[in-house]
Amino acid sequence: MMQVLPIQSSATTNENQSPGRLVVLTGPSGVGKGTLMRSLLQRHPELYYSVSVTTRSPRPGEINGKNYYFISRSKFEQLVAQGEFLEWAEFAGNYYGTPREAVLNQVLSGKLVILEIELEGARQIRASFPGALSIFILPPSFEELEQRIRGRGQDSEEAIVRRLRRAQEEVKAADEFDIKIVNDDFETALKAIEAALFK
Ligand SMILES: Nc1nc2c(ncn2[C@@H]2O[C@H](COP(=O)(O)OP(=O)(O)O)[C@@H](O)[C@H]2O)c(=O)[nH]1
Ligand SMILES: Nc1ncnc2c1ncn2[C@@H]1O[C@H](COP(=O)(O)OP(=O)(O)O)[C@@H](O)[C@H]1O
Repeated sequence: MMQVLPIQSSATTNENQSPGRLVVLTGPSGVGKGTLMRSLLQRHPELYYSVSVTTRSPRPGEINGKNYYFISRSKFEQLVAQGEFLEWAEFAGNYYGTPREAVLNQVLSGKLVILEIELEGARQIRASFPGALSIFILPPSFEELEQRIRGRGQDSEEAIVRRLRRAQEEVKAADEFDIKIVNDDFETALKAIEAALFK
């Protein structure tokens, strides 16, 4: 069952609007999260996708403010100190964080909000928002995962090795999540996400 985000303090509850929902989607790098999210947003433009902040360098074709907000480490640390993130984590040598205010505003205005984030951040969200729906995307195999990361052709060898090592650890955490979906056949995985979101 989809649960309602438990933001119930009198300071934040807006009684005239239906409560929104928070969904956290995670899984190892290269499993297809970004591709699944893009298709999901094309098919359901009413969803709110939270654009994260990162210290990673933009990949070719990535646009600041669309894929991520790309900022420096010192600026990121300043935002952490100011409490600007709903969650944040370091992944493969870079910081990533979810802007707090934008997400809370969207949830409070009744939107279905999706965070596509790594494991540590997903755990933080689950702890802060026990009513959030959590989804873990699994690869059909590690061989296939490696092929996808390499096939994408966007990461250095060092970055690939780091991501694969990390993937071994992340996959062990899949059972912590409400729903597990194997992204083998793309359409099947997409439909499984839709079923979880819109049932
Ligand atoms: N905790 C957290 N993780 C994030 C955030 N944004 C992206 N990530 C995750 O950071 C990891 C690395 O992302 P990225 O560098 O774009 O590489 P890719 O997922 O391999 O394409 C992925 O697992 C993302 O889901 C965020 O705001 N917070
Ligand atoms: N079901 C699938 N079958 C085959 N390739 C896929 C599938 N889903 C995604 N891919 C490919 O795998 C690569 C990694 O996907 P991406 O969305 O960048 O992963 P992530 O965001 O999880 O790091 C991309 O080249 C993408 O086209």
